[in-house]
Amino acid sequence: MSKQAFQDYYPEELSHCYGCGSNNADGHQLKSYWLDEKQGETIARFTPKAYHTAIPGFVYGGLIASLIDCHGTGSAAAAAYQAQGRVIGSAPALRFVTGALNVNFLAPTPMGVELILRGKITEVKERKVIVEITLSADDVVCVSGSVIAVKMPATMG
Ligand SMILES: CCCCCCCCCCCCCCCC(=O)SCCNC(=O)CCNC(=O)[C@H](O)C(C)(C)COP(=O)(O)OP(=O)(O)OC[C@H]1O[C@@H](n2cnc3c(N)ncnc32)[C@H](O)[C@@H]1OP(=O)(O)O
Repeated sequence: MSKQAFQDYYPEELSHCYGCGSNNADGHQLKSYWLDEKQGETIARFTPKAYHTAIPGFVYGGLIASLIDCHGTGSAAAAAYQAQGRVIGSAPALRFVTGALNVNFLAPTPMGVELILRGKITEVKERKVIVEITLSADDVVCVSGSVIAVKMPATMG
């Protein structure tokens, strides 16, 4: 696994995202990495806080959706660099936002354990990357989802 997270390469002016921005002190600051770059597999870990509760003992689904969202967009940026044979983070930056986010809650997600997000890059085009994601707790897949990440429009930055 690489040591530096995809989000560590985001430029300062794009590091305010609530889900993954290192400049957002109130956000989740999610960090995503290659698990297996050749296979297009990525990983992120997150341990919810008590205030991320839905029903006592179980994680709030909105939090889970945002983790899938940011693991997806981060993985998409890394995959786009990989597809172009470029060093991650090199200029001009390849910036992706969420076009579509799909989340399927398969089983209740327990509080008190580290959640593991695994991403699989399934499509890379010039303006679009698709990432399929699972979220596991205690080796049980509780959530599956997908992100369609699309190149950030000029109107956003
Ligand atoms: C590693 C180093 C990185 C360096 C630097 C990185 C910086 C990285 C900053 C990230 C920061 C965090 C990011 C957090 C994730 C948010 O939370 S982002 C905030 C939420 N998202 C938004 O606000 C986006 C709002 N929507 C839009 O701006 C536009 O609708 C979109 C999504 C950009 C699409 O624009 P568009 O012009 O319609 O796109 P277009 O080029 O026509 O479509 C391209 C492809 O995408 C598909 N597509 C477009 N929209 C959709 C959709 N809604 N559903 C399905 N498919 C779609 C099209 O069908 C097309 O597919 P193909 O025909 O090529 O197969």
